[in-house]
Amino acid sequence: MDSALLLQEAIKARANAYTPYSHFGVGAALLDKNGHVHHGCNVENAAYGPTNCAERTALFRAIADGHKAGSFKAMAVVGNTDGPITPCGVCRQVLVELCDPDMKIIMGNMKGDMTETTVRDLLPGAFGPSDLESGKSKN
Ligand SMILES: O=c1ccn([C@H]2C[C@H](O)[C@@H](CO)O2)c(=O)[nH]1
Ligand SMILES: [Zn+2]
Repeated sequence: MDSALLLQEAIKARANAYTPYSHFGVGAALLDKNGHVHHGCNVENAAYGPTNCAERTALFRAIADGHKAGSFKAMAVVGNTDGPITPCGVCRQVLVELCDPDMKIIMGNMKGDMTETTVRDLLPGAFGPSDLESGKSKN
């Protein structure tokens, strides 16, 4: 599936965004190794903090459905931004945890702008699962 098509899936996912506070809907589409797409949208909360971004919704949904960390092929994200949307810091950390560093991230907006990066480039120098493993042996 090409990037433009996955971005179209993210636009479909955005239609379900629950955003009574920000009114800023975001959609994500996560491509798995079998070519299936997992949709995510942001889900807000009156207490604000529990809000879940579109990216994490898609990832957690796929993991909960039995798909394995590191097995995903690409994620597209879309919001109604001036330029392509960019994932927040919390989502970047979760992407590092659950996705291959080389996994493609496609970012777009509702005007048709689109750009691509990788999980590695979204969070250079990230603290990840391997850091925790190496720390165990030192205590
Ligand atoms: O990449 C992003 C950026 C923001 N949001 C959500 C969080 C919140 O619901 C709203 C405003 O920040 O947009 C996402 O889902 N993904
Ligand atoms: Zn986020």
